[in-house]
Amino acid sequence: MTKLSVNVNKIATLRNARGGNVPDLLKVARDLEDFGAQGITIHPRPDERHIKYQDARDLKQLVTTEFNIEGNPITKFIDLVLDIKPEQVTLVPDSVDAITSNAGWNTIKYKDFLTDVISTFKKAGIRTSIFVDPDPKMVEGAKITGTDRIELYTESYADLFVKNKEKAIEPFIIAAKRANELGVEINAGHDLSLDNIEYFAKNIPNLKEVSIGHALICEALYLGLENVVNMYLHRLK
Ligand SMILES: CC(=O)[C@@H](O)[C@H](O)COP(=O)(O)O
Ligand SMILES: NCC(=O)COP(=O)(O)O
Repeated sequence: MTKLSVNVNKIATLRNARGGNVPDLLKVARDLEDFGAQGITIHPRPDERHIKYQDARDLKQLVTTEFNIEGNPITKFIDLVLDIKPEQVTLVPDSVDAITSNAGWNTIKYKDFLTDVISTFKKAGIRTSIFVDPDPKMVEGAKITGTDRIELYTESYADLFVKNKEKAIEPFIIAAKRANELGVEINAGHDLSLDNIEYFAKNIPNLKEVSIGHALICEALYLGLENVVNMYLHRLK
């Protein structure tokens, strides 16, 4: 069965908009686990625009499922992850000014760097994953670094799914097949949603985990709106 790890970046975005503690990120994470989430993912960015480094430390104290920290392994990030020791770290090559993650690693070009970072995390007992585009060459490059897993970057799948789901999944099936042959475990994430997740999970053999944030939080907001509007109306009677 594929595990669902909920990315709570958007909860932190909402909280930071007012500078207080609403919504309470820690309570949300705890509740998500109670509701059945099998993991909590965060992606602290260097500018701490949503998840703060302190959030990562606080979450470590309360997450009882799998804690997954994603990010670009700059020194500050490596130190944070080694200090916290989550169950999993996912390396993402995001630039400081990117709105969101927008590319997988070139695992061939950055082979030496990735091998070094992966080995540091593995020595600390942390499972590793490398964010990659659905390209068998990048999967092969990831294998050479010694990583336990890859995370397939699914934005292209989500984009094309609405027009042609068979074509959208094709490169992911090929990349997943190569990963399975090489014994590299598979995670996936980015822009997965209630609309596209079932088809993806059905077609990718041995998909270990998906991390979902943006769509899941938007869907939760929308599915809750009718209920909450009616609760207000009731109090205003
Ligand atoms: C690695 C990845 O795919 C991302 O989706 C990411 O974790 C989301 O980051 P933002 O919430 O900053 O867009
Ligand atoms: N690793 C992907 C992730 O954590 C969430 O991505 P998104 O659902 O916010 O696009």
